[in-house]
Amino acid sequence: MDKIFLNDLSIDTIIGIYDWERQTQQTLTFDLEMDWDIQPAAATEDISKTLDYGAIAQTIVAFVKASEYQLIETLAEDLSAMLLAQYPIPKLKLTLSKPVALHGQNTARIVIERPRG
Ligand SMILES: Nc1nc2c(c(=O)[nH]1)N=C([C@H](O)[C@@H](O)CO)CN2
Repeated sequence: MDKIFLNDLSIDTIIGIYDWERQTQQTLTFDLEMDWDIQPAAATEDISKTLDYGAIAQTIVAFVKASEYQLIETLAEDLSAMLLAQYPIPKLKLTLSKPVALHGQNTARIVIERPRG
C-alpha cells in the first residue's frame, strides 16, 4: 500500500495533568502516516482522488487548538477517531510528541495505528 505523510505539524494547545499546564499552552508536534493508493490521482491529477493533506492539516489544527486534554493518549485516540470519521483513510499511524522537562529537555512520544472500522 502507498502512503501519504504529513510530518512536523506543530500546534499550541492546553495539554497536561498539572495545574500549571492548565494555564499555559504547550507545543505538540504531530506526524501522520496514511495508507492510500496514489495511482488514481497520479493518473488524472485529480485532487478528489487522493487525500488532501492540506485539508487534513487544517482539520488537525482546528481540533487540537480547541482541545484541552490532560493525557496525550486521549488526544491521540480522539484525534485519530475524528480523522477516520471525516476522511476515507483506510488506516493511519499517528505520532504525537510533547516536550517535557524530566532530566533536561526531553520529548514524550506516543504512536498509535488505527484502521478504519
Ligand atoms: N503516559 C503519560 N504520562 C504522562 C502524561 C501523559 O499525558 N501520558 N502527562 C504528564 C504531564 O502532563 C507531563 O507531560 C508534564 O510535563 C506526565 N506523565
